Amino acid sequence: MSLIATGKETHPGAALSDIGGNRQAEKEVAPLLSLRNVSKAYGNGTVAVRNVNLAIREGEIVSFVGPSGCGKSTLFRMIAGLGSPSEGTIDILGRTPEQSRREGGVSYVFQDATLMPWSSVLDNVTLPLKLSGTAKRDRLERADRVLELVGLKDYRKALPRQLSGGMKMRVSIARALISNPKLLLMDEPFGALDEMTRQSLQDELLAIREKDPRMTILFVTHNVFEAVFLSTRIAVMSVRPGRIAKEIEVDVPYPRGHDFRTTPEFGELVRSVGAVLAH
Ligand SMILES: Nc1ncnc2c1ncn2[C@@H]1O[C@H](COP(=O)(O)OP(=O)(O)OP(=O)(O)O)[C@@H](O)[C@H]1O
Repeated sequence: MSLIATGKETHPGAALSDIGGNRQAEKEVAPLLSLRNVSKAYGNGTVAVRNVNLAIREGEIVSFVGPSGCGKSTLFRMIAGLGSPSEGTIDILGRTPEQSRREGGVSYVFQDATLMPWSSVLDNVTLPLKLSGTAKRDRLERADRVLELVGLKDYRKALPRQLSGGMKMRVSIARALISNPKLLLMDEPFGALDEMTRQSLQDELLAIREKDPRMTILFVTHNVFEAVFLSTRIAVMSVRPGRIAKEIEVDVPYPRGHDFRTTPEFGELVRSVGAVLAH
C-alpha cells in the first residue's frame, strides 16, 4: 500500500498494490520525483488530471498506461516544466520542473522523433548542448558517447531522410541522453514503429539503462507488453480526469533479456495489468 515502489521487495504474484498512504515508507526514501495532489484544468474548462499523487525513486522505470485522453501527456508536460499544474506541486530533487529542465536534469522524447530535417545526425544530437553554450569539443565527445550507446556512430553525417523510423528514434533518444538527464520522459516513443523494431528498441533502452542504472525513466505507452517488459512499476490511469487508479510492481530483476517476454511470469503480469485496465 505504498506510493513508493516496493518492487524490489515485492513478489509479482502479489504484484497488485492499491494507492494508499504509507507515509512512513515515503519518509524513509527520498524520492527523485514527487507529485502531490496535482490537478490540471485547461483554459477551456477541460480537467485533464485530478489529484495525482506519486513518488518515484532514482533508477525506477515507471510506465503510465490508460485510456486515450486520460491526461498522460498532460502529466508528462507538467513534469517536464512545459505546463504548470492548476493545483498541487511537482518536485524533482528539491527543484521545480522548470528549474530542472533549464539545468538539463529532465529530457523529453516524443512519439515523433522531431529532428531538424536539414541537419545531420550529429547536429541534431548536439543541439541541446549548443543551445546551452557547451564548448564544441565537449559537444563532440559527448555526441560520440551517446551515438555509440544507440548504435549510430557511423551515421554522424547522415540526414534524417536517409534513416529508417527506428534509426530516427535512436537519434531522438541520443539527443535526450546527451545532457545526462536524471529524469528521462518518454511519451509513446515507440508507438509508430513496427513490432520488431519496437522490441529491439525496448531491448536497447534497457541496455542503455544498464550502463546508467541511476537514470530514472517515465514512459507512456498503450502497449501492456511494452510496459511490463520495461518497467519496475506500472501506473494505470483512470479515464479523464486522469488519476492513478492502480500501481503494479514488476518485481523482475534487470538485466531482462529478450526471452523475458516468453516467460510465464511475463504472461501473468500482462494479464494482471490487462485486468486492471478492463475495469
Ligand atoms: N492545450 C489543451 N487545451 C485544452 N484541452 C487540452 C489541451 N491539451 C490536452 N487537452 C485535453 O486534455 C485531455 C488529456 O489530454 P492528453 O493529451 O494529456 O491525454 P493522453 O492520455 O496523453 O491522450 P492519448 O493517450 O490519446 O495521447 C484531453 O481531453 C485533451 O483533449
